[in-house]
Amino acid sequence: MTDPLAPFDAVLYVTYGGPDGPEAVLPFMRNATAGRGVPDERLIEVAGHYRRFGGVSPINERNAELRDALAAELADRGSRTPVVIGNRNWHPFIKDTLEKLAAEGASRILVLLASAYASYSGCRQYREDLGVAAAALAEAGIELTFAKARPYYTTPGFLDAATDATEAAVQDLGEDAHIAFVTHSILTSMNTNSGPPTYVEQHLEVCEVIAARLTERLGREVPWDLVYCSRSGPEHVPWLEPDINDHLAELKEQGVRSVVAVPMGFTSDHMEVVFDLDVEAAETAADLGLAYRRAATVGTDERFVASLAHVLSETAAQARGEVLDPEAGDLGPWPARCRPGCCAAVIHPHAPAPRPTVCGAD
Ligand SMILES: CC1=C(CCC(=O)O)c2cc3nc(cc4[nH]c(cc5[nH]c(cc1n2)c(C)c5CCC(=O)O)c(CCC(=O)O)c4C)C(CCC(=O)O)=C3C
Ligand SMILES: [Fe+2]
Repeated sequence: MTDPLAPFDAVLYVTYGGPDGPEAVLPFMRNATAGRGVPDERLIEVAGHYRRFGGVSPINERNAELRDALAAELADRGSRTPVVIGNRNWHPFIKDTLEKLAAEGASRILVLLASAYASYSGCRQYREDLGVAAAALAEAGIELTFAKARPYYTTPGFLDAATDATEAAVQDLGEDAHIAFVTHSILTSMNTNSGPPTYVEQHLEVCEVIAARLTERLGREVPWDLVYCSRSGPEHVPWLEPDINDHLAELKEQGVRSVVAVPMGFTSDHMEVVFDLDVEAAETAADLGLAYRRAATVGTDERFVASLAHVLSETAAQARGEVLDPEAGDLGPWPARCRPGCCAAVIHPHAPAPRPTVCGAD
């Protein structure tokens, strides 16, 4: 039987990265904010969030869990292709992982991005990170080729796992809870440049699917909104709003008594989830006298992991000149290869110069 991921030599899970100890917090924060116009006060504030957790981001452990679950799922499907991690902002860095893979004889890399959605931050910026690393390795005589799996927020495994997590939290609250779907805020200009569909439209597709399923399951209309967390830009630059904390205050004014926060913009419990939602928003809700629950992220839900294996197999089939259809229930279609200018960088005074990319048509 052919390996379902042939002709690729390895799957590279490309993620943001996070500090792995107290000494790593500041250097990590400098990597994360370098040349991006993030004010110093914000850098210091977020460094404090990491320190509160002993300087260790949960992202590292969550990523390792997903890597292992995905490798096991791929093995069940007859693949021997290894799954490895490469990060943008902390060890193991993308370039180091690629160097190691090349030393082991790998040259064809199948990329899986940590974000389920497409935007500059969640897609093109990772493609640039890969492009820069690939260019540096090419200078050293190491030639690699890349293809990436398409955005996977449309997959049945993601939607099913997120729906069940939302339902569980609503049932747990046991009242007529409002749902606040939450994702990472980005600059409004970054949103305009994303997709199409835009970053916001991609999220709304998911909100609508989950809300419609819950309405059916619970036998009542479930009120919901899409709101944002983790804004980091200076005050005068517009970012997506409302912030979850302002939204909670607004709901309270409207007489709402209970709210479920559903972090469907994140695939696992990153710092944004365990601090911004579990600490900060939870405190806001408590101060307002609102009952509050946070729904689980999809994490390593086996349906989600199975869908990831499927989108990877679709990309591999494409590389072999074959077609593997999306799973039934997929909201696609999204191309695996990004079109020219897709999710282009937002030009602002602090924007880094354009960088080379891989996995795209430009
Ligand atoms: C869309 C998006 C995702 C989802 C896609 C994906 O998964 O990649 C994401 C993920 C993450 N963002 C993370 C951390 C940070 N993001 C920052 C800053 C920023 N994020 C942005 C957007 C996004 N970010 C943007 C537009 C900025 C402004 C500066 C810039 O244009 O780059 C900063 C600087 C300080 C601050 O302002 O917060 C930090 C520390 C972590 C790690 C968490 C952990 O350790 O568990 C993760 C997974
Ligand atoms: Fe971020």
